[in-house]
Amino acid sequence: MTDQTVPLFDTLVIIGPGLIGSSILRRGMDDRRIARRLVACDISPEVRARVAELGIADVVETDPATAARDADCVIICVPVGAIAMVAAQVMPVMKKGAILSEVGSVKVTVMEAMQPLLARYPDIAFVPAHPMAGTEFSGPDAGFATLFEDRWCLLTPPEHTPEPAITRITALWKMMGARVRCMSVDHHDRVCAIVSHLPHLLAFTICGTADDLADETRSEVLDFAASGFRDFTRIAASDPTMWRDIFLNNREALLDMLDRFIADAQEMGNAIRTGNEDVIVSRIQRGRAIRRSLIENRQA
Ligand SMILES: NC(=O)c1ccc[n+]([C@@H]2O[C@H](COP(=O)([O-])OP(=O)(O)OC[C@H]3O[C@@H](n4cnc5c(N)ncnc54)[C@H](O)[C@@H]3O)[C@@H](O)[C@H]2O)c1
Ligand SMILES: O=C(O)C(=O)C[C@]1(C(=O)O)C=C[C@@H](O)C=C1
Repeated sequence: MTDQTVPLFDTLVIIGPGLIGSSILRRGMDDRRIARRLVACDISPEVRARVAELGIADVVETDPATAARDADCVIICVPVGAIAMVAAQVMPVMKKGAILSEVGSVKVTVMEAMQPLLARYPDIAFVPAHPMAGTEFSGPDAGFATLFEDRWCLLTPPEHTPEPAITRITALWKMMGARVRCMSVDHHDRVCAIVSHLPHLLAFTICGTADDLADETRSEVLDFAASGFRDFTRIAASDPTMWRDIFLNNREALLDMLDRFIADAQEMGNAIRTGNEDVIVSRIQRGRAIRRSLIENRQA
């Protein structure tokens, strides 16, 4: 997309304008080269009212089918477990040649649930995307226009998706400041299991473990928590519905990473027990090196 006298999309519809959806809308409002008309639709009346109040969409709709009818692109931004259900509401009314996308954190099960719909509506191009950006906050107030700046957005289009649709979704994410990479759904889910889903599992667990300790210790945890524990509590504050859906939908890859982690943690435990300084120091050095490379890649 180089002709920027014409917006990338005429009508772009966001279903589920929470953290991610409202960030897309805000960016679209700031940069009208993205879409001439921005439409928001949400199942929650409170969210719809708030989106209208914030003025981050040109139109707010209650019914997904009404919202999607004139769309050139619909992006589903709801929890993973509801994505295919929303797709089933919008696909029957979408225009021939329109693009359907979603931003779910898990791809294999979503693609499986989408198969019957993709077979029934072959004229709609499906381009799943996953912005590797977020915060622990949810809802339309949590979004911001620069959320995707310098972050990766992973695309997992099915094999027969028309190339121009992939090019347009790539252009969309680039206009929102992201870097884009295409990969298979299986690879996506394994990568996200280690870089995102396991860290959240550990964060929820360590907070629970601390909370299970005696009352006195627990209050000390809260009173004296230095940044180590505090950093875990930030991601442990994330939305329960979103993370329940992620864990249950990426079950296999996540459990595999958890097994590896447990084995590695046990090795570290053994090194501490036996005073094996080399193992301890080399683990710490690897951690430091990974942090350095994240900083160099502007991802930290
Ligand atoms: N939060 C993150 O850090 C992050 C990052 C990347 C991707 N994601 C993925 O993006 C999606 C949205 O996450 P979020 O953090 O923006 O969530 P959110 O809770 O902030 O927003 C989700 C919105 O979807 C609405 N919704 C739920 N079910 C619906 C339905 N059936 N029809 C219409 N609207 C419905 C909710 O009312 C809410 O407004 C999830 O699939 C999540 O896995 C999240
Ligand atoms: O930064 C955070 O708080 C996030 O949890 C964002 C985060 C992540 O784990 O990196 C969470 C889930 C997404 O699918 C992508 C990004």
